[in-house]
Amino acid sequence: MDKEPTNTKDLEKQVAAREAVKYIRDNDIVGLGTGSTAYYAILEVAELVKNGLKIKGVPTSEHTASLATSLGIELLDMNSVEYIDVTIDGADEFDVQLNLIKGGGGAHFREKIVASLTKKEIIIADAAKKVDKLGKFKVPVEIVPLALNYVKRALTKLGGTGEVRMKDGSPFITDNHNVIIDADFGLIEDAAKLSESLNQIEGILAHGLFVNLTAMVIVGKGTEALTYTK
Ligand SMILES: O=C[C@H](O)[C@H](O)[C@H](O)COP(=O)(O)O
Repeated sequence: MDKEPTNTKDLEKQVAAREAVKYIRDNDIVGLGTGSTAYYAILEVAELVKNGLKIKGVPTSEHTASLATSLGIELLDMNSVEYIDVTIDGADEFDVQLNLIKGGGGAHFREKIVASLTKKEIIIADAAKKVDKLGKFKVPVEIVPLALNYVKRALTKLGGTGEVRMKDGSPFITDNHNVIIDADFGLIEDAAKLSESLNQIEGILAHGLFVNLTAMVIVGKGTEALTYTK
């Protein structure tokens, strides 16, 4: 990925990232998101650290951990913290309630744990991620492989259709050694209810619906940052 944005979308991601890092204070524990938008936040955090900011990061994926380490950000394991002050992460979709679909990169399990530990979860996005209703982006569902067919049938009962995510001709394997079904539920009328129903299915490690976990969404629109709160 380029350090400097080469198109409008990436510029908007950088604009949102620059606004989001303003919420980080000295000595904070900072959750570091995953994906092409969170990437810009990690670059900004690294720059601040280079200029003297003292923070420790908690990564949401192996990829983010290596990127952050390579940029000189000191990391903590999520098991070693009781809370995280601020997390900056991306999303695949968000609505006005600040509910999200995440997991386009398959990182949503660790992202959800980090979000749950976080006092201020800030989502950064480009303008195209805002939707009236969640669900055009399929809901990533991370599944322990031996429960795959059971979960597939349970998803069908809930009205969700979907296939195992593939990469280079083989099932995509997450950082937690699981597989993902990208489940299509159509436009989602009640994200909280669907989230609860998915939580009940044994064999699902985590799904990509994030309900009531977000404090703020910052969107880059051109060179401006728009902030959404509840
Ligand atoms: O699993 C990936 C994460 O949930 C990402 O934050 C999400 O997919 C958004 O990614 P991007 O910023 O690349 O659109």
